Amino acid sequence: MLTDNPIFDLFIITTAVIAAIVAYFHHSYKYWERRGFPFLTPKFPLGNSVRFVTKSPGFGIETKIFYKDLKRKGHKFGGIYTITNPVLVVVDPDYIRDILTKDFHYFVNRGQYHNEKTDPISAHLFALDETKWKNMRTKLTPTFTSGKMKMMFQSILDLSRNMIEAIDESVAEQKDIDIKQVLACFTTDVIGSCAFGIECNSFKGTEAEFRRMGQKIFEADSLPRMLKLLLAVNLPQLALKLGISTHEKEVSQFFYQVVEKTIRYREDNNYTRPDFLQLLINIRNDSKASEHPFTMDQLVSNMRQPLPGYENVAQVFLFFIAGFDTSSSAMNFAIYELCKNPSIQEKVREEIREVLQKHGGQLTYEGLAEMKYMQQVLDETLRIYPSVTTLTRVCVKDYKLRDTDLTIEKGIKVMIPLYSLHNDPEYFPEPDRFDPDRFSDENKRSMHPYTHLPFGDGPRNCIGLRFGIMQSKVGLAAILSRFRLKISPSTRLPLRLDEGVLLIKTLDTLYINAEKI
Ligand code: HEM
Repeated sequence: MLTDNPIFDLFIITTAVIAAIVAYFHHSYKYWERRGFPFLTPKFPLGNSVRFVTKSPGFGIETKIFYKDLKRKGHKFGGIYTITNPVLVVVDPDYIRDILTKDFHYFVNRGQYHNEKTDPISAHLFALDETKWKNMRTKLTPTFTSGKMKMMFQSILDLSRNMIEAIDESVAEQKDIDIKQVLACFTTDVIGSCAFGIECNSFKGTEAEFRRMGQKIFEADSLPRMLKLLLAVNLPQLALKLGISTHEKEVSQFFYQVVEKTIRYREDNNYTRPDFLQLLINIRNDSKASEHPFTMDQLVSNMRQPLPGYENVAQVFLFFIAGFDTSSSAMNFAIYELCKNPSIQEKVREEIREVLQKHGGQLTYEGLAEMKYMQQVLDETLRIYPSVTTLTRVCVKDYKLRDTDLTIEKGIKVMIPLYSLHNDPEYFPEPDRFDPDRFSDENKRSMHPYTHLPFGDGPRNCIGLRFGIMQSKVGLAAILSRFRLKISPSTRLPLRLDEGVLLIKTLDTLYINAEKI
């Protein structure tokens, strides 16, 4: 007690606390000014963040605003604040190149919250930092070579037949097709098979649990989960101390058990398959074998430990989350644009026909690579609708920005707003117009390569690029070679986008009418 009057004491303490908070915010909001960087003026208490008012923890809407404001003021980069955290937004493609590629060793980390102790499956390649990331990336890179992709091609092709059957049924019953749903079932089957060695049978609904868990990962449906995510993004150090886990126990247990069951099955039946899990098991066997004799029993018992067995679960879990939604979304948007542009749809179909004819009527791995116009369609789709809206990096040692006296300090987060770059009329005139010819060999030569980054770039780019393109091309070729597609009148047009999330998706359902060819 300070005086005899408790109300007066409470008033003094409250005033002092408020004054300290205001002083802290005031000091924090001077960071960019003190360091001589251009900046966007923050507002108490959210800084420049609008995430709280958009209900979701994504960057899409925010970075669009930052990009526009910085460009309007003629800046190549500029400081913003998420609450009180200083973040540098880089809008100039040359600086983006420096950060992602040339001077990558200053920007190795992504700054993604993970907690190996309380939430082991969060410690996956996307989130790992520095040496741990480098070691894991080196181990996993051979998993994604074109040789390995070729091994998985046949499984993807086989699974596309279930999708075609499902579309056939809808055509026979003259029903509208919720194409996003169909594509999500296809990519769930593919990634379930290629990552976990599991038959998900999504079209038959027998492994509906897999789809449910997939959806649950991205949901911020309850207040406690939203708060956890916001804390993890904005105050990661505090979140670590509090042992916050961003995945629900139900989800991590599900994936853990799936992996353990599959390994057990393979052990009991002496069975191997060309999938990511087997490749991880082989990597592990090889590295352990070089240290001391290794048995499958040891691997399974390791998997029961929080670490290092969870390392494998975390990686296949990541392949699942990174692989099924990104590719199904790319195909969904490609089909949307191909329906709006029937002559382009016809041109892709013609290319598919020619390539199939050349390969004896079969879709082959080699034939897929020959579908150059389809690649242009995917490039243009991912330009307008990049699955990931923003790239992030964290500066790991002080870095002087080229041609300036400015230094980015160690620990500062850098944002690269690729959704805005892709839709900037300076680089892509009439950005809303779907025009795959922007990506013809000739036009690509005059394009700044750092204005189109759907898979990121540099040593930390998307490791699953080849796989993502392969499954998208197989899916599109399977559908377009058999059906002519139109948007059903029951679709609300134009489709509204949910840009508030990290992965862009549609708010409206795209219903398709398919006509058998
Ligand atoms: C159309 C499909 C896909 C798109 C558009 C896409 C996009 C991206 C982007 C933009 C990044 C961040 C890159 C950066 O920061 O520079 C990324 C990272 C990553 N992606 Fe993909 N992705 C796709 C499919 C896949 C698939 C199929 C897998 C796995 C099977 C995958 C696994 C990963 C992983 C592991 C990372 C983190 C890499 C690292 O930090 O070293 N992605 N992806």
